Amino acid sequence: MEEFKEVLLVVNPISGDLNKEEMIETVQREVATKGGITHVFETTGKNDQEKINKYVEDFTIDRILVAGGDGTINLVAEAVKDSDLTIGIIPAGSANGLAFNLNIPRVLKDQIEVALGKTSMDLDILCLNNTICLHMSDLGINAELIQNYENSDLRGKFGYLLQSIPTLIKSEFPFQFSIKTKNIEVEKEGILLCFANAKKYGTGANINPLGEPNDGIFEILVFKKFDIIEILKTLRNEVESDAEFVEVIQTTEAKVICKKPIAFQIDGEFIGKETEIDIKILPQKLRVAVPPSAIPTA
Ligand SMILES: Nc1ncnc2c1ncn2[C@@H]1O[C@H](COP(=O)(O)OP(=O)(O)OP(=O)(O)O)[C@@H](O)[C@H]1O
Repeated sequence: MEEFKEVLLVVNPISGDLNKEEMIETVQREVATKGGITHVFETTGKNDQEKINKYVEDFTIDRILVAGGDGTINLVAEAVKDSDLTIGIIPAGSANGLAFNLNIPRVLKDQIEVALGKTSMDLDILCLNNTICLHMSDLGINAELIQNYENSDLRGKFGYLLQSIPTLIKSEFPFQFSIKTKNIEVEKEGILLCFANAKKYGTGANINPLGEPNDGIFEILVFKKFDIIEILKTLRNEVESDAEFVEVIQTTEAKVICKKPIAFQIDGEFIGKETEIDIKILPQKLRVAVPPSAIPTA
């Protein structure tokens, strides 16, 4: 492990409905054993990015650890993406999709070791209508589900499950998408249009076997039919999905136009209903500490 002078620990106090006191104390202890001090910043949900930038300006921060869900990691990524700081992830959200894709360990001590460790990966960042995305964004039925979940009182996995039935009943699928990249211009119909910088959703569904978070390209996945057998195959990680069910377009930029406004989410946060999405990739833009097992073999 490296030596550190000053570490900033960004904590989302409400994420994942978890008490974070013990985690904070453990991080402080581990950083202290490496001769460093930990500044703890608890997010408030308002102007957090400016406050994180102020810490980086005012102190000589060697590394930023993030304890929260995907939303909190995105917030920190937005704040530091133009610096050469490395981010370390302590998964503490109800959805930890990025951590899952990067093989971040499950035990806190191992997570801290990775987060303060020497191995890192320069992740691509997807930019969708100028909002950053680190792993998965989509238009359609999944974003409708997230919207219904955010409007309900019940958190956690059970909350998602409970919302799936009303979402299916109320959904206006199939949707129409017009997709334009440097090479193609196509019209598609489907239940879900996914923009993927990684392989898996936070639920574990391995929907995009081609996805590498540092290859400078992203995938557009068109899920064409609502087919329960194919969905079960995807959930069981049987990756060779039928081309009738999902179609994959690899690119570095794209524009999507929808006839009607469609629910849109980025990394698990509902953004709104959109008719136009401009997507580009910022290659290898964000340095994140990862375990060696996360580095793709060439
Ligand atoms: N102190 C706070 N009080 C209320 N909301 C906060 C606070 N700090 C951050 N937030 C909000 O938390 C959200 C990010 O949550 P994050 O994705 O990290 O965790 P999560 O547990 O996965 O969230 P969710 O339960 O919504 O899936 C952002 O919308 C942010 O504005």
